[in-house]
Amino acid sequence: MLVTGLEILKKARAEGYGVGAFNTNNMEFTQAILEAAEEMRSPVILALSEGALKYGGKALATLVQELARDARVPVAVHLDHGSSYESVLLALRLGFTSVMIDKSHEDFETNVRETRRVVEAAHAVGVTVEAELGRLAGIEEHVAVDEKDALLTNPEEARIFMERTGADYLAVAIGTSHGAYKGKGRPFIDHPRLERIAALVPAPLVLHGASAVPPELVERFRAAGGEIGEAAGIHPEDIKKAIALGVAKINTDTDLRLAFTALVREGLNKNPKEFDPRKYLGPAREAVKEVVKSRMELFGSVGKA
Ligand SMILES: O=C(CO)COP(=O)(O)O
Ligand SMILES: O=C[C@H](O)COP(=O)(O)O
Ligand SMILES: [Zn+2]
Ligand SMILES: [Zn+2]
Repeated sequence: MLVTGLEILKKARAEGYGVGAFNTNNMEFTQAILEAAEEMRSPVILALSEGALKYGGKALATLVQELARDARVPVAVHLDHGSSYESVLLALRLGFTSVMIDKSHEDFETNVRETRRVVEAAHAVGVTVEAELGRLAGIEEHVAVDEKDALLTNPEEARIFMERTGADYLAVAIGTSHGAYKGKGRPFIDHPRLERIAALVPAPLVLHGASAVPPELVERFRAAGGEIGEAAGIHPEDIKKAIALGVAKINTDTDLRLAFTALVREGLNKNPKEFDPRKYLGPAREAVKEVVKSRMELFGSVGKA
């Protein structure tokens, strides 16, 4: 069933578990994510970026919503990293139940003003809003405090930001970053900062760039002919700890992309004569589903639907 993002996330923060927001761009990913959620009895968030909407258009939005509505677990259809008021309005018109406005790269006052504007529009039609404060960047554990402060989310600012904007959940910067290269070894995550933010902000917190980039998946991708450098993701224990401290929404895209592409490569390598796409997209869809299930286990959302 289709519900708002807040409906899913409020319960998650209150009960101390995390809910996955998984990016989708097509039918296979959408089915994989929803099948995993149903099998695990887990709530889930389907995230569509502006890039996804550009790629899949109204066809993708319609498909995602139709499948979300039919699902036997609570599902929110979410705009990921909305860059403008106009982009959010488009998502509202397409029937999304959750939107993100990401003005984190603007100055604080602009971020407040633009986020507030989106909150007013979205709330008027019953849709809940994610905002972002701080810069998503990998950071070394030993960098100076003021350098950390310049990049990562400031707890007191976060409190004021949420009060002034009326946003429903907040994406924080605590050392995670997007993509397959999040730092060397085990990327540093600023849990003490997260703890201070959570003490001042009662709203559900959001972790972007949270993929694990599992070594075995990277190896599998490589073994199938894929090229990838020194990939590194967020350690599962660092995710667990973040959830215990107040993170309720965890975004995962890279892990799904890696799994899907590794399996497509394997499928094509195994049988060069094959040109029925279902033969290699089917197993890739299965692989995405398995990754989603293991994320749900890590987040603690299994059985919460
Ligand atoms: O934050 C994300 C989408 O908004 C995805 O992060 P990853 O690149 O770590 O999967
Ligand atoms: O945070 C970004 C997501 O991984 C979506 O990526 P995208 O903009 O390439 O669709
Ligand atoms: Zn951002
Ligand atoms: Zn993101």
